[in-house]
Amino acid sequence: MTQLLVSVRSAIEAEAALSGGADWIDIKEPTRGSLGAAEPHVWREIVQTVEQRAPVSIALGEISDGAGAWGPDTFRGASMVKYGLAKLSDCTDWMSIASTAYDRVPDSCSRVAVYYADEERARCPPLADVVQWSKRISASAILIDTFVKDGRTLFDFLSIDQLAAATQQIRAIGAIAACGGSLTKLHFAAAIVAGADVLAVRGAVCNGRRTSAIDQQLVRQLKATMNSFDGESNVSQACAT
Ligand SMILES: O=C[C@H](O)COP(=O)(O)O
Repeated sequence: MTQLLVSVRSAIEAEAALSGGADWIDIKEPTRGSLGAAEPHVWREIVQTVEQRAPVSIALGEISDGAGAWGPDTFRGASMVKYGLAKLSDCTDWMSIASTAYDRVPDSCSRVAVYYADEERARCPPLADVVQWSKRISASAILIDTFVKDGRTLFDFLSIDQLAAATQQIRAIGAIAACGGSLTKLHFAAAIVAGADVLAVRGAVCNGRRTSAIDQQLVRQLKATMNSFDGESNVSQACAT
């Protein structure tokens, strides 16, 4: 069954996302980019609010921007962490650099590797290389997202078939395939049929822009849409319309 991940920037938003039915809480500061890192005190507040009702992932920003001043304790209560690989495509040694960045995170947090579908804009490594490298860091999931949040969606960069091939590559190494990138309920059927295990959203559940507050009702509606596509026949029907 596909799961819904909601990216939040505060404890209040985390509560709204959980009340709306989010399966995963992802901590991210949307004004700082696609994988913008929030402040560690925000991580702590959110982890305390979630109280293990859902797994919590933390976005750590782009590896190319350098690491924050995080101690091992900072990550307490987080299940997963993810770094972005933007601006590393020209760097021949990017796999070692990226692995070293993840080494600074305690082993208690599993690793999420991230591939940006708007690869040229992100100047990130290609998917096949990201999948290959993700084995080196024992990533439990690979997120396919967009780097530039300018209204273009994941499907402006990948067709359903390309996304299906990508999720297949990810699943072939035993990792979870998570998909984001300005997805709305209009994209859910396509993403599910393409094999996404997790759908990651923020903009679609905000009242207005991506930096506005999360609306519990919008989360609830999105979750209901996702559940309605749970049966395979519903998905095929939705894709045909
Ligand atoms: O982790 C996924 C992103 O937070 C998705 O955000 P977005 O729906 O605004 O593109």
